[in-house]
This record gives sequence, C-alpha cells and structure tokens, in this order.
Amino acid sequence: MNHANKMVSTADILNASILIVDDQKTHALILEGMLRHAGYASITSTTDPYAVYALHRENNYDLILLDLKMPGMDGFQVMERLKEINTDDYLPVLAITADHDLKLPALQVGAKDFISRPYNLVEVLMRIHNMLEVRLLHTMVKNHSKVLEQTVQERTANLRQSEARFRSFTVMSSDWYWEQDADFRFTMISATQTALAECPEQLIGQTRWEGAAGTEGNEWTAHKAALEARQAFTDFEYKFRCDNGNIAWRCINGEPLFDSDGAFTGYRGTGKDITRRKQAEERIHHMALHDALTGLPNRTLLLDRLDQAIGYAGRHGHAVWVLFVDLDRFKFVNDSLGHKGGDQVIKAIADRLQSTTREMDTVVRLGGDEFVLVLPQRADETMATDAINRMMEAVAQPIVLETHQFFLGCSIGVAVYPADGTTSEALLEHADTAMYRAKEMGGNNFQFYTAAMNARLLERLSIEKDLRNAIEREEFVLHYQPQVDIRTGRIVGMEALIRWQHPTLGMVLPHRFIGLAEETGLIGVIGAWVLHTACAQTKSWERAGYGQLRVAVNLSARQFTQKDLVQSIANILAETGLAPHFLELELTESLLMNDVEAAIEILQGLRALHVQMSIDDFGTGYSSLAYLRRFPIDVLKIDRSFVRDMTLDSDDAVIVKSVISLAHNLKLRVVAEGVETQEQLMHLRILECDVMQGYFFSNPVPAETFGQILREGKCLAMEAGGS
Ligand SMILES: Nc1nc2c(ncn2[C@@H]2O[C@@H]3COP(=O)(O)O[C@H]4[C@@H](O)[C@H](n5cnc6c(=O)[nH]c(N)nc65)O[C@@H]4COP(=O)(O)O[C@H]3[C@H]2O)c(=O)[nH]1
Repeated sequence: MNHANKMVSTADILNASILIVDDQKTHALILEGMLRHAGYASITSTTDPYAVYALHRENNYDLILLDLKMPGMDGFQVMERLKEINTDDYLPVLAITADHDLKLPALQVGAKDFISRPYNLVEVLMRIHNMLEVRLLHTMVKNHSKVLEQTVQERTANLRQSEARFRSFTVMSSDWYWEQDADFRFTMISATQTALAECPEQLIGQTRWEGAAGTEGNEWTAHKAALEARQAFTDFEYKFRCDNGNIAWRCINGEPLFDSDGAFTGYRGTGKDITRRKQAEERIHHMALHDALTGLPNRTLLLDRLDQAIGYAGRHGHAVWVLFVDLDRFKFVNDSLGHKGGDQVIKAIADRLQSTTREMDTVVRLGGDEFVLVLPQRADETMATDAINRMMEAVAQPIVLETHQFFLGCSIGVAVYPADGTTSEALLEHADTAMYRAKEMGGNNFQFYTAAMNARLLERLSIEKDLRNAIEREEFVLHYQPQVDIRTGRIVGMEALIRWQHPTLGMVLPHRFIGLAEETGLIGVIGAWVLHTACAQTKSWERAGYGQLRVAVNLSARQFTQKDLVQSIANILAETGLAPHFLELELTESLLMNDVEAAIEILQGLRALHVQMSIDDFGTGYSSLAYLRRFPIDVLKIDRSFVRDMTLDSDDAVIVKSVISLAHNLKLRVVAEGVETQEQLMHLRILECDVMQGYFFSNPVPAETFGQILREGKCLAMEAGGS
C-alpha cells in the first residue's frame, strides 16, 4: 500500500476525470461545485442517463457519480450498460442515493461505493478521494500488467525465434539432439538429419541399446554404469545394424536431467553419425596390415598371427609349419613384362597360394615375389608335405597374360615349430634359410630347415660381400674347355667358363656365385667382363695363328633381358676386333621358354649382329620343340645328363638320336656336352653329332694351358676315338 501511495499523487487524484450523472440539474451543480471547490479539475455533468454510455466510452472516466433514481433509465440500468464498456468488471461508479434500501443492491450490481443525500461534505470528498485513489491504482496495475504482458509476448517471440534458429542449426549441422526419460527411453530425437533419416537410430520409446550391435562389450557395460550413476558422458561411440543390413556408427554426448526437487528425470544430449570416419579408420587399419596389391596380410599382421599360432600350439602341444615361398626367375618375368605385368603375375600367384590353403592358414605377402605361409596343426591331423606339393603344382600351372604364356616355379623353405624355433623371428629366419637352400638346389623344390643350413647361409653372406669386390681385385679368371669336331677331330672352339680365385676359399666354381650375382645384379658387370675377356682372348689366339676359333659364352637370364644387351655386345666386338660369327652366346632352354615372344624378339636383335646362338642344356627344360623353329639359333647343346646315360639307358639314347636328327633338319649344329668316355664318343659319332665337349678330351683349363693345347695341335684320335 505504501508503495501504491507513493505511486498515486494528490495531483493525479485532482486531475482524475469525473462524470456527474443526476437528472436534477441543481443536484448535479451542487456536487460539481463541491468538487471544484475541493480542487478537482476535470468534471463533467449530465442530466441525461441515456448519454452516459456514449460519454464514458469516449472519455473513460476515472469516476462516475451516478444518481440511482432517475426517470426513464435509472442508475441500475445505466450500470448494466456500462459493464459493456468496462469488461474487466470494474465499474468506477459511486452511487448517489437518499434511499437507504438501494445501497446494498447498488453495490451488488457493481457500484464501488455510495454517497448519501443530503450530502455530508467531508464524507463526500473522503469517499470520492478514496475511490479515485483505488481507481487510479487499479488503472496503474492494469497498465502495468499490460506492459508485463507485452514484455512476455516480446520475450516469447524472441524465444520462438531463437528456438527456430536452434532448430535450423540442428537441421543444418550433422549433429542431432535427443532426450530420454528416466528409463533411458527416447522421448525426443531431432530427426531431420539425412543420416538419421536413412538409418534411424532408435525409435521414440526405445532405449539406445535396443538397436545397437554388440552391446555385451566392455564399453557398453561402462556406459550403462555411467548412466546409472547419473554421470555426464562425452564421445561415446557405438555401432548398430540398420534395417538395410548396413552397419552405422554413432558418437554421442549426454548429460543427466533433474527436476527442481533434484529428482532424476532422464538424459539429454547430442548425437553424430561417424560411420564415414569409422569406415575410413577401418580402411586405414586394413591398409596398415595388408598388402595393397594382393590384399593379403603383410609382415606386421604375419608377426601377430604367427605369435598367436605359436601361443596356441604351445598350449596344445601342436606343431606350426612356417613356409617361406620365393618365385623362381620372377626377376626375369618382371623385367620382360614390366611392372604392370609383374603385378598381375604376383596377384595370380597370391590367389593360387590361397586357394590351396585351409581357412585356418595364413598366406602373407612380404613384398616382391616373397610369400610366407603359416600352417598351424589341427588337433586331429599329422602335418604332411602334401600341402606343399599342392602349392607347388598350383604355382607351376601356366600363367597366361595377353598373348604371353609363362611358367613359374617356386622355392620353398620350411621351418617347424617347436623343433626349428620357438619365436616368430627364429622360425621366419630359418624358413628363409631353408628357402635359399631350395634355390641353391636349382629351385622348384622345397627344403626343411636343418641346422647345417645356417652355416651355409653364413658362407653365402660372406661370399656375397666378397663378390662385390671381386672384379676390382681381379679375382675372376676364365677357363676354356675345347669343343672338338667329331668328324675331323680338330678343335673348332671353346666354351669360356668363369672361375673365382677367392683369397681364402680357393677356386670357387660358378654354381656357388652365379645365382648370387644374378640376385644382386652384379651379373651385369661380371657378364660384361666375361664377354670382353673371352672375345679378347679368342682374338689373340687368332692373331697368334691358331686358326679361327669360336668362343661360347654363357648368358644369364638377367643379362639376356638387359635393355642394352645388343649394343653392349656390339661394343665389345668392336673393342676386341673379334668377328661376330666367332662369338657364340649360350642361352638356356628354360630362359627362352619363360616368355617365348619376348625371347624371339631379343634373339632377332642379336641375330642382326651376326653372332651365333646356342641353346644350352637342351632337353632339361620345358621342352617345346614346336618353338625351336621360331628361335633364330645356330647350335643345340645336348645336356650332359643325356650323354652320361645314353650308353646305359635306351630312352636317353633315343632322345639323343632324335635331338640330333631334329637339329639337323633345322640346319642346326649339335654339340654334345659332358662326354667322358670313349663309348659315349663312339655313339655320338654313329649318330652324326657334330661337336663334342667333355673331360674325355679336356677339362676346362686356364688360358695358358689352352694356348699350350693349341700350340701342340692336340686332336681327337680318330681311329681309337681317344685323345
Ligand atoms: N660332369 C661333367 N661336367 C663337365 C664335363 N665337361 C664339362 N663339364 C662341366 O659342365 C659345365 C658346362 O657348362 P654349362 O653347362 O654351360 O654350365 C655352366 C654355366 O651354366 C655356368 N657358367 C659358367 N661360366 C659362366 C659365365 O661366365 N657366365 C654365366 N652366366 N654362367 C656361367 O655355370 C655352369 C657350370 O659351370 P662349370 O662348373 O664350369 O661346369 C661346366 C663344365 O666344367 C664332363 O665331361 N663331365
């Protein structure tokens, strides 16, 4: 009230608008006079009750002094009409009456107070003052609540606007908003996101875990415990299966909700679709553990799987076989096909290896042409080599690329857990060692690891180191083995055979280092040295007057596919002055058969130089006589294994016979290798073989010794056939 008093001043009261309604003009004037005298300034009088309604509607008086008894329309009726204007049920009416009985009914109809006639001045002014004060306060409160209402309206509009803004943000952002009740059931999900629309997370009324996949995991247990403890959580990631079968990932944040009494009412938070991120992470994870070309596990995953297999086998007393697989002559294929073709070959081999293994086995690509297989033993089986044989057969199947057909073999080394090692590293190392042994054995076979192999491996490593320095230290020499015309008995040429005079190992034969030189690429330099030395030596014997001799030089696979082969041979011939037809290049049959079309092209390039070409070890490779016609060659060398057995085994005799007649049909010379006995020579002479080479006439000998033989004019004794 104090507060209200302060707000309504005397001036406000005296300036309030007052209407006096009395049918008797004099009464109205008396009252008006009293009021003016008391200081009221805004007073209107009327004697017409019918005019009151219009006047009040227009002026909205603060106070109406209303005579109750009037002819035509009395004060009660006037009040009824005024109610139409003052809809808030407040009639600012002070009833005037001399009749005591009308006072109560007047108050009931809506009058706020009354004044009695005859007027008591103090009472009249008092009541008018009080009434105006209440009236003005009432108006003030009404206005105030109007302002309040307006403020509320404005605030509500602002709120709506910001809510709309929030909505549009959530629509535009990849996140969404959700709410749950105290049982963690969704009560609201702002579900307009495309991600959600495509793969709705949960339905209203369901819990989050009803649609999730793999909820028995530890992370879900921890999450549910956090919910039970009413804790906020951030970045909880989980996956679930959509209706279309796809797996989707979500990341959510949430906070608990409590009412004003502190009781838990549920959770609310945001959600985000992280399926793409998870897929990318999975891809990266897969890439880190797999080989990009073949999709097979890589070395990292190998170590993991092998550790697991060893752990399991150790607990159950089982074995694990570790196979180290390396393709034979892959470098040759890769060089002749280019990288793309090489990749296709690797993929094909990877598929074949996988198709021959069981589900529990692991096939790994280490890189290049190296694979590792982990074959754990099953409880009900004994490990057998059948699996390895199957693998080798699968690899050996012809590979067809465009018009090319290839044959690849592989060398496999096997180390067995626990006999050959109890750690992944030891098993891999020993399988690798065994694989090298298989390579040394000529490839296309498998070897089980033995402790002795380690010693060989160490020797190999030291040889490899020394090989690199051998050229500079001039440790290589060529030995020459005479080739003799069987009809005339005269030396017509020689094969140049490399030897390595190793400072500690002594004389090292080619089979111990040529393969290594191939693998390390040193064969390029070594091969060029051999060619140069052999041509120069031959030319010098020619100059010395020992006749015109042809020198045969072995070409390795890697040399054969060397891009500048033709040019470098032409250079050597020019440098040494040897006529091209005195140089014979020996190529092995398997080297040519690897990729027939490419081989023909290279041979044609060499043919243009007018050098001679021979097929070495004929009969040992994948003989394809059909191709012989297409190779521009001059000589066939019958492998010494046939020569050795031709006098013992009639099959071999038949083979030698048919090779000689086939070669003659094709206008090729035939050289028989490894002739060791008189009997062999006799046979060859009967079969009309052209040239012989072998211990029977001479071992390979140093150049000086060969010069000596030439000087002496050594010939094959014609009658007896001996030297
Ligand atoms: N059992 C027996 N063996 C005989 C007889 N006559 C000769 N031999 C041996 O047979 C091999 C013939 O050489 P190849 O077949 O071309 O086989 C050669 C050839 O493929 C390769 N080689 C030798 N020198 C070179 C070279 O300079 N470059 C390349 N790339 N390879 C070479 O190493 C292989 C082995 O060479 P070597 O150990 O010198 O072995 C030589 C030779 O000593 C015989 O009557 N009985």
